[in-house]
Amino acid sequence: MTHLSADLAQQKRKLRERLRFRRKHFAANLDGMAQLAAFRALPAPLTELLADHSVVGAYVAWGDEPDILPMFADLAVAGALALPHHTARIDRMDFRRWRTGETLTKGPWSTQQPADDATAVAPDVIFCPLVGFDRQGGRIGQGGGHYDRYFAAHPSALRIGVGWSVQEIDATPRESTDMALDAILTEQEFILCGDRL
Ligand SMILES: Nc1nc2c(c(=O)[nH]1)N(C=O)[C@@H](CNc1ccc(C(=O)N[C@@H](CCC(=O)O)C(=O)O)cc1)CN2
Ligand SMILES: Nc1ncnc2c1ncn2[C@@H]1O[C@H](COP(=O)(O)OP(=O)(O)OP(=O)(O)O)[C@@H](O)[C@H]1O
Repeated sequence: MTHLSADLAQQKRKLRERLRFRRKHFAANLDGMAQLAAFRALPAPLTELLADHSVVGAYVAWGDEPDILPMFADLAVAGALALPHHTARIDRMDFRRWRTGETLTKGPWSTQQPADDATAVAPDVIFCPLVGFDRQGGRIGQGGGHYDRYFAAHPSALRIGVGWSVQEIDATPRESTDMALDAILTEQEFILCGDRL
C-alpha cells in the first residue's frame, strides 16, 4: 500500500466511526410514525426504473441501516429480488435469488443472507447500504470492499446507495477502486449522480 492509499484508508476509517455514531443516534431518535413511513414506498422515478429491470439486488438491514425489504415486497413475491450472499468469511460476495417466505440465515459476516443452495443471479440494479455518501456519488461502506469488488466485476449494474440523510458528507475520500453511485435514496430525497440515470 502506498502512503497515499494508507492515508485514504485511515481517513475512511475515522469517517466510518463518526458516521456510524451519527446514524445510530439518528435511528434511535426517529419517532414511531417516521420509523413506519421511512423507505416504505418507492419514489416515482424508481418505480419506472425498476419496471425495466429483471433482477433487483437489495439487502437485509443490519443494525441501524434502513429496512428496504418492505419496499420490494412485490418483487420478492415475483422472484425478481436478489440478496448478497457469502460462502465464507472472504472478500467475495455474490447475489442469490430470494422469495418471500424463504429462509434467511446468518452469514459469515454476521449479516442475514439466503440459504447456500439459493440460485446465484446477477442483478441489473443494486440497492446497497451506506455508512456515508456525498452528492457526487462517493460512498463509504462497511470497509470490507465487498460491494466495490462486486461492482468492479459487474460494472453495467446500476448502483443505488441507501442511507439516512444524516449520513451525507461534503466529499468522501476516493480510492482508485471506489465505484461511484448512480443515485442515492434517503428518507427525504432521491439524488441522481453521474449520467447513467
Ligand atoms: N445489511 C448489509 N448486508 C451486507 C453488507 C452491509 O453493509 N449491510 N455488506 C457490505 O459490504 C456485505 C457484508 N459485508 C460486511 C463486512 C463487514 C462486516 C463486519 O464488520 N462484521 C462484524 C460484525 C460485528 C457485529 O456483529 O457487530 C464481524 O463479522 O466481525 C459485516 C458485513 C454484504 N451484505
Ligand atoms: N475492486 C477491488 N479490487 C481489489 N481490492 C479492492 C477492490 N475494491 C476495494 N478494494 C479494497 O478493499 C478494501 C476496502 O475498501 P473500501 O474501504 O472502499 O470498502 P467499503 O466500500 O467501505 O466497503 P464495502 O464495499 O464492503 O461496503 C480497501 O483496502 C480497498 O483497496
